[in-house]
Amino acid sequence: MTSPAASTAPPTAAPGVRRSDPLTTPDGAPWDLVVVGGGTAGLVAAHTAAGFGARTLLVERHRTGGDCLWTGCVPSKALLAAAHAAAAARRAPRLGVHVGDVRVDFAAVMRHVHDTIARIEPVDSPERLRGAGVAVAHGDLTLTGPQSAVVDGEPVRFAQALLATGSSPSVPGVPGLAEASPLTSDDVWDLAELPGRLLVLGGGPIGCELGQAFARLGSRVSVVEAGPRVLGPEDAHAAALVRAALRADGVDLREDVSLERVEGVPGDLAAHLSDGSVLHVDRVLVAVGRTPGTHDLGLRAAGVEVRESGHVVVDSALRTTNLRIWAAGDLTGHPAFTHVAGMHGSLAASNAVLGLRRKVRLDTIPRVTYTQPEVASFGVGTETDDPSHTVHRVDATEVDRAVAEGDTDGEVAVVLDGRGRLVGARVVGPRAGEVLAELTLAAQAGVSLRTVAGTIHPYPAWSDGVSKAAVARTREELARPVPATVTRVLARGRRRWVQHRASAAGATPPAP
Ligand SMILES: Cc1cc2nc3c(=O)[nH]c(=O)nc-3n(C[C@H](O)[C@H](O)[C@H](O)COP(=O)(O)OP(=O)(O)OC[C@H]3O[C@@H](n4cnc5c(N)ncnc54)[C@H](O)[C@@H]3O)c2cc1C
Ligand SMILES: NC(=O)c1ccc[n+]([C@@H]2O[C@H](COP(=O)([O-])OP(=O)(O)OC[C@H]3O[C@@H](n4cnc5c(N)ncnc54)[C@H](O)[C@@H]3O)[C@@H](O)[C@H]2O)c1
Repeated sequence: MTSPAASTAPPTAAPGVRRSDPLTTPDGAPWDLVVVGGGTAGLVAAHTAAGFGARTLLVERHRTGGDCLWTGCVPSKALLAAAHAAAAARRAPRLGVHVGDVRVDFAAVMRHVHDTIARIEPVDSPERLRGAGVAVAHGDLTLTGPQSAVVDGEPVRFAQALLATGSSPSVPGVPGLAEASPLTSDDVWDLAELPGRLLVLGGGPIGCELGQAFARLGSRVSVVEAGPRVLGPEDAHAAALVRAALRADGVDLREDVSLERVEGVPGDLAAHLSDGSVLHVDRVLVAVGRTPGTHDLGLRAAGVEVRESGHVVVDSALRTTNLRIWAAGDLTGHPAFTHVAGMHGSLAASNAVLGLRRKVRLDTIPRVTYTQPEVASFGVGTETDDPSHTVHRVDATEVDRAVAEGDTDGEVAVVLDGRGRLVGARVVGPRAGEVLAELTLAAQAGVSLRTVAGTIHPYPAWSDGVSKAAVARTREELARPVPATVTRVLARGRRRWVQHRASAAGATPPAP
């Protein structure tokens, strides 16, 4: 690691970290906080710490922005936008609109993907960090002791550190797979041509989103999922709706089947499956989960324990087993989402710098898979086996907006505990992520569904499903023996009073 002060030609780095700041503070004292990794968790942590006046150094080995910006959320949603546009154009005739043949220009689609990254990149840039008072260094950080590290061989001292080294795609050791040069979410964005035949290994969020995207853009896609159903953590109904949508897009979806071996080279691959069938494809895209970025960090030297899975052990305040070291984001084993990484970064940095013990709350973390239909959930699932839980569902055919747009494959489902508190929800359909947000807030803030029912919802918005579920639940509550008796008594008393007043005035009571 060469600092600009020691060299006339600062080292060039990958896009995202173009020059390095010195690794020492101006007075030679240890950094208040060294943040390792410049993905979402590290960026938010560094901004938070510097905002509180802490002397903060962020070290990034590749490029700031991390997985979300370069290889994750941003490119995948940009690709899906193009894919969903193609699908909308193909489906337009059902609304009486004819657009002729739909032609996909894959090079232009990929330009859109990379333009999207370029437009968002400045927000995550080293310049933005420096503007907020964070020193930024390019290099590989390895811990060497409880309060020391090296960056590419040069020493760094810190009072506290925050690990935010994320995760990378896991690739299973299937015979022949390595020779097939499989794509992963790290490099699929470099494709210059649309693969004619694509095998997607794994039917989780990446497999379903990218499988649908490539199918809609024109690839012949097969998705092979080893588990019993796609989108494992979601309920069977949500999985069934996504399964049907993928098949309608032409995806050859195989569940409960695994890949046993691969033969051949890219462009001519034979994928042998556990059910005896063979798929002939051009490329394989592996999407079977993530490996935490903890193996080469020097965690043992620093006294930071990891679990068997490789995730760092953290307590509820995100402190590791070294009390001076904190962790945030994918490497903790908490749900691997950008919104979790951001929340972690803010919470861990403020705990570290201000000496607080704010705790992570896991029960209201939302997750959204951006297929069509979109699937959004939080908390307890609708297949709960707790007998005290109740589930209320509103099918999308009851949501007028869904009917108007001819998009009724979906539903809103809410899960209540024995005391009537909202403990989970699942929305399937257009804008499911946005629709879920109201329910997540209600659960987080302890707001009852009766309050949601009493809140005016715009008509005919997609959120009508939430409103209807809340109203149905409130009506059910009012139909119970005690409230039903009270309301009947009130109504009877009111009728008598109105009649009495009317006869006392010698007038006919007004029509109700
Ligand atoms: C295809 C795909 C789509 C996704 N879509 C979504 C989505 O729609 N919504 C959502 O919420 N989430 C999504 N995710 C997940 C999301 O991208 C991650 O959860 C999030 O980016 C994790 O952030 P992080 O800061 O923990 O790690 P990362 O973003 O991985 O950042 C870690 C950083 O640490 C650096 N680093 C590692 N080791 C060292 C070291 N020793 N020294 C210095 N630097 C180091 C790395 O270079 C990297 O920049 C998606 C992921 C993928 C792969
Ligand atoms: N919209 C989003 O928020 C979004 C989108 C993409 C990814 N992500 C994040 O990235 C993480 C990683 O995504 P992912 O889809 O790679 O992982 P995942 O672990 O969520 O799903 C992987 C799937 O692959 C299957 N699988 C495992 N080994 C297999 C094998 N050998 N053959 C066939 N199938 C196999 C699993 O049963 C599982 O269904 C997600 O868990 C999520 O946190 C989020």
